[in-house]
Amino acid sequence: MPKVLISDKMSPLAAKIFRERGVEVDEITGKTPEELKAIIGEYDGLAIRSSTKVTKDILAAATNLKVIGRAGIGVDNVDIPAASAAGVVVMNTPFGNSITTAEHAIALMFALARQLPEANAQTQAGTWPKNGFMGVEVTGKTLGLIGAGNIGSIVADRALGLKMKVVAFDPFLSADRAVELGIEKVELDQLLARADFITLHTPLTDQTRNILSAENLAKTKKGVRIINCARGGLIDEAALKELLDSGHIAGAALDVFVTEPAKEHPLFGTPNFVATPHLGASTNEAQVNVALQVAEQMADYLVSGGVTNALNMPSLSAEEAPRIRPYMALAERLGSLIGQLSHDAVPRISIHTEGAAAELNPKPIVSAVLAGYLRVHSDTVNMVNAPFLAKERGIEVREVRTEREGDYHTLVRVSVKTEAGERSVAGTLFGNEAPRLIELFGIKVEADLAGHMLYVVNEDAPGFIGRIGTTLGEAGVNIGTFHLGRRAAGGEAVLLLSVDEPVTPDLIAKVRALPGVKTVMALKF
Ligand SMILES: NC(=O)C1=CN([C@@H]2O[C@H](COP(=O)(O)OP(=O)(O)OC[C@H]3O[C@@H](n4cnc5c(N)ncnc54)[C@H](O)[C@@H]3O)[C@@H](O)[C@H]2O)C=CC1
Ligand SMILES: O=C(O)CCC(=O)C(=O)O
Repeated sequence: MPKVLISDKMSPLAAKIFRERGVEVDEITGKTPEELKAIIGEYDGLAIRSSTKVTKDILAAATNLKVIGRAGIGVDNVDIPAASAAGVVVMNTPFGNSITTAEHAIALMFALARQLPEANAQTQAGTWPKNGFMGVEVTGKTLGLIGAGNIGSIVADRALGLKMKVVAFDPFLSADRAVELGIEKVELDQLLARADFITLHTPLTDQTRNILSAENLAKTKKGVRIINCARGGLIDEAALKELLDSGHIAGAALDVFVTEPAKEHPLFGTPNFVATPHLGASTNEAQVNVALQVAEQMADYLVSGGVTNALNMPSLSAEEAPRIRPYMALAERLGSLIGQLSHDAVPRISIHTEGAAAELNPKPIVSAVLAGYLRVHSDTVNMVNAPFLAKERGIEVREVRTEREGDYHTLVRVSVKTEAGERSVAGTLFGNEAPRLIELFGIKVEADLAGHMLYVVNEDAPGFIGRIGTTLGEAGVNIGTFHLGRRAAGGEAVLLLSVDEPVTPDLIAKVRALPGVKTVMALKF
């Protein structure tokens, strides 16, 4: 039974779903990195929010880990390249808390417009400060969105409902989408110059880090109010403090900070500064959504191999999975076959799908070929890290699709470029289910690729089959299946036979000694 650790506070529904889906679950929150390292080796899955930092160091200790599920959106607390290299799928729940976070941004916008936190504090302190809090209306004001993805577009929708004008800077926002959202796409400098309120909704990346730098903050309109419910690090906090103190910026509300938890901060106590402790996603609704989703997604992967919302692997829906899984088995075996038969590093692998195979999502098929090919040299390769490792090794991966059927209704061909030229193997599915080799280096040969196999290339001559049967019989080796193919009568022939036990070096030596044998190899699938 797979076992999952929930290491951050999460709705109890997550644990319930895991158990219902046949996944054992422990909920242990608040561990230090050292404590987490000591226990992570036991688990197949790790479910987190933003507190747990999944570093390279933690991943190195996570010897059984297959999947990390982030109950939320931002995955900047997970070292994704290290997870990919370790073959661990990283998933998030990209929509479950979007509305809640957008609503928090709007709430903070009003908190700034009407100075609600300070007015509340002073009223409850008994000063009745009726004349101390002259606010501003949001109606008719311009809201500048930096990032118009899921959350940004919900914020835009709500702001339009409040009769604001919305301008957005997002290099990936298409003109059509901007029209659909009813917002104006602008350059960053235009946004800075025009916005009365600015709200940030981008991930923290090398491009967005410090997007509101001291220089950019200085370009804002005097009296601007700034809201950040996305990530600390998008705004230069020191410059923000200076411009709040000088009065250039009329207000700022941060839900997120460069260093979290932010228990002390130079901004704390600054007039017109509002802070919340990373509460953007903290509503019952959002936490139920993300907990349910993350548990379902992780259980799908651990129990049946379905992949949803993975950041480092192609998705495979529950509907697609049964159709594509036999192809992945075929692709992995073809990759493994060509890997076992190629002795040198290859600069290029091409994966050609034909007929029914060409109608499928090619990504899982390609990943499976690469996993089969690379696993010949490393036990730790899987579908997640194979594309990453292939890239690291400088292997060019090509994908070709031909929808028209050839001799077979469905076919996958894997070709590698070697010093001797292009070599390829091809296979099909019998009954849309059973993977079968149909061609090996240009020779037609039908074979199951399973278990321990012996691969022999010999000169096609009478008596050879009898001699090989006798050799295996005398060695006490039982033949399971026997498959033959040849280029032309009397030419080069290929023999692939499956045997019940591992092929020993002694048996290989005996077969190699038979007349007419050119190559002998043990294969394992
Ligand atoms: N405070 C909180 O509790 C929460 C914070 N978040 C944060 O909100 C962020 C946004 O979430 P979503 O809208 O769901 O993500 P999303 O991926 O749907 O949207 C992000 C948008 O940022 C844009 N973008 C990327 N690089 C940019 C750049 N250099 N300049 C301008 N725009 C750029 C993208 O094109 C995209 O449209 C997340 O990455 C996460 O860090 C999310 C949920 C809760
Ligand atoms: O889990 C949380 O409370 C934080 C949510 C968040 O920051 C995210 O989903 O990116």
